Amino acid sequence: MFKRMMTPFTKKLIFTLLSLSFFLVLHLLFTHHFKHPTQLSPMLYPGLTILLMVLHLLIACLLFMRVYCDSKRFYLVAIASGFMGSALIMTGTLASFPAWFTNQAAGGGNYNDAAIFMLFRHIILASMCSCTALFYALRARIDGTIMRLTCFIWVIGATLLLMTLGYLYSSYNPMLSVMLIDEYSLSWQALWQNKIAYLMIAMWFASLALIIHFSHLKNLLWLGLAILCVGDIGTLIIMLSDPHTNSLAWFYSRIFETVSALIILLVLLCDVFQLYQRSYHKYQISYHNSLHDTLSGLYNRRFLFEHAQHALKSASAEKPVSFVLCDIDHFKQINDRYGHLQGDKVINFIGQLLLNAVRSHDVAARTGGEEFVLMLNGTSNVNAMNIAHRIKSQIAGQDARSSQGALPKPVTMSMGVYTVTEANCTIEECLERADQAMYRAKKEGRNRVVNYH
Ligand SMILES: Nc1nc2c(ncn2[C@@H]2O[C@H](COP(=O)(O)OP(=O)(O)OP(=O)(O)O)[C@@H](O)[C@H]2O)c(=O)[nH]1
Repeated sequence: MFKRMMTPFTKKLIFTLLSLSFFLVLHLLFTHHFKHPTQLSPMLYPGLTILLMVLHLLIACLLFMRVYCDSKRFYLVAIASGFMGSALIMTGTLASFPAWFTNQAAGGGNYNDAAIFMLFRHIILASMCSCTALFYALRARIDGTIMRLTCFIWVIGATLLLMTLGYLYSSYNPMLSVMLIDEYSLSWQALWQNKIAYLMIAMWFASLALIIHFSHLKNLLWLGLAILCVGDIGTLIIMLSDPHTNSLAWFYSRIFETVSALIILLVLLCDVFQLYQRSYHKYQISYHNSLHDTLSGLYNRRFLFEHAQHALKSASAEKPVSFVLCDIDHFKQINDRYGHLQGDKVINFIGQLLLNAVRSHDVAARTGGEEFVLMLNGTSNVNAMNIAHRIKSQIAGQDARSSQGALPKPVTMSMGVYTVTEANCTIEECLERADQAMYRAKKEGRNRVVNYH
């Protein structure tokens, strides 16, 4: 019932509501408990920066792995590159605050450099989000090796270029360095407050629009990317709300950004889990099919041979292994008179009857058209003959009514029995002898069991 209610739409709705409520709870907790940055631990900001860097690195690795495992998702290479660039450029943020690595975590640092690296991180991520949506829209065209290689080089090149620009605009290169934060008042400059922040918000809105337009948020991954855009728009709005870098907004926006990254990570982990679940299910089906005959549901010849090899190695007078080879009599007549489909139903019915007639550690296999083999472990020749007689009578006693139409008329079986009482007899020899006995049963008038002598 719960599973039936979880349609793709409900899943997406729950995910969106949970993510937005998470942001809301965070907002209420933060604004209720903290009024001034001095209340916060000096380790909070560096701690969050390192956590964010690790999260982005992890997300990038998971996305690259996803692309590597499933080439149909090549379009994710853009956002993978974006997260990789974001994680790498954060090393610059860490380097802007050398005091974080000593015993004076609260000590000052280069706030302007930190702001420039943050700006370029936003540019990289927002542009790569848009790129992902565009790659997705053009996925039918991006399918050759050359096309993919070109796109790959393009996204990696663009990310590296933006990272380099980030370093060039920071204090590492005094020629280009811009001032986003005033060194004395430690507050955002008008350039940021009036222009760049709004441009960045517009950039994130454009990414969000492209994602919604091209993907229709068809799965959790796209929804996660859309929430990332919303989270980053929220981060920038929080920053705009207070121009001072030593304000709560400076800390709060970083928490907001970290939560967005956590949501994306959660989506990717769900994706990996779903992928594992689906491949394991497919593996189980193909494993089952490789050992079973689809028509009768019994084991196939391959399984019988593999299984028999083990059993025959330890066969002895105390641990005999018996083989019963069963062949439906005049089966061709059934096919000719009632058609192949009806013939298939007969095979299926007989198969189920044989399966129910043996123990769980015995093997019932279909080895050819209307030919079946029972391998009875630890069963003496006398017992194997009794079992074969019982099965022969059971089959002969069925008619169209008792078989609910599976048998168009009563059918009979001819059976040959051979018992191995010494080790190292091959499965081919055993089946050959059981076949000889079955052949005699056919010759002697069918519907009978013959023992190999
Ligand atoms: N419906 C159906 N028929 C099959 C299948 N595999 C083999 N057959 C048919 O089984 C028939 C076997 O015929 P024969 O080998 O002449 O044997 P028979 O008619 O049973 O005669 P005896 O064995 O001598 O009693 C052939 O007509 C095959 O086409 C199958 O998977 N489904």
